[in-house]
Amino acid sequence: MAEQNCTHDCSSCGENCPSRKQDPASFLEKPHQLSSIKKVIAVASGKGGVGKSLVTSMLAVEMARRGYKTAVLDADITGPSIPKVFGIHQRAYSDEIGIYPAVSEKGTQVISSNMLLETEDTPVIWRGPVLAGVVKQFWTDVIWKDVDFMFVDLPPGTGDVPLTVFQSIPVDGVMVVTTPQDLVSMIVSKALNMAGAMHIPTLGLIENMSYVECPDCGKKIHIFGEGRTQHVADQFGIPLLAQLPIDPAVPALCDAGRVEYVQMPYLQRACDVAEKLIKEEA
Ligand SMILES: Nc1ncnc2c1ncn2[C@@H]1O[C@H](COP(=O)(O)OP(=O)(O)OP(=O)(O)O)[C@@H](O)[C@H]1O
Repeated sequence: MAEQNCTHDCSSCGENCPSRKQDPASFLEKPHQLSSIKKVIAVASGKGGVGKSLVTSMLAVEMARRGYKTAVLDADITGPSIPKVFGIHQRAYSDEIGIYPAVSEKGTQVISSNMLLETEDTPVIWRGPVLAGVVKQFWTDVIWKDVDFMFVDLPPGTGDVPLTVFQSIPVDGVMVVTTPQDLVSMIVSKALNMAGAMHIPTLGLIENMSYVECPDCGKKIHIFGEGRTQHVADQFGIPLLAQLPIDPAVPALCDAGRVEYVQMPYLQRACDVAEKLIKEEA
């Protein structure tokens, strides 16, 4: 937003401009003293099943392909899917110094509630404050080694856990995943309000399951309609960073724990935006 148009109401704006106000009563927690994390990007959605975990994982994968050291903090405590798609099945290791994340085949560091449980299919039946406490510990007690980009997979909606993440972790920006059939306007407005209330910029929208591509002629078929997410992005003044097709190869590779072999060139603009956060600082 141009400075002359600034309303000074950060809760309704996604810009990370110099006049964005800092909260004096910060609840930010310090990471483990042996951790080094340069940038944190949270990935949010309005409801489950829209592909938020896939997008979170793929952002880490793509940034790793660009040569960055990446990490995923799986804050979706009751529906953790990150370790599985990265082919991680071992439990987290800890000692008197801290908790150690698992490292994927290609080097992404991962922590998830699944890695704390007896078995992968043990359900998490913890109440809100416990869930929030676990997420905080993933930040304070885990030793994250030389991370350039940490991506946080938030649970859907605006409950205890996303709030805890935004309050206690210094999130540099939020990306919101939607699908064309979502109530995009309402979801985006809620996400913007929540992030804005915490003075965290919304970096943009990612529309998943936008279309299918005909394998014979390459024509894009917009099964759920077209143009709504772009319209909402324009309305809120935030960029539409990507439109991802429905790709049958994706669930097959994810189920086999091989998300690092998924090809998703459509995420390049989202990665550019993430990369800019580091470059701006250099
Ligand atoms: N673009 C896509 N093409 C094909 N399959 C997809 C695509 N995006 C996601 N999926 C599949 O849809 C399912 C749900 O995706 P995912 O777990 O990422 O959603 P989510 O929003 O994180 O859900 P939840 O909030 O319940 O964890 C997965 O099986 C995933 O592999």
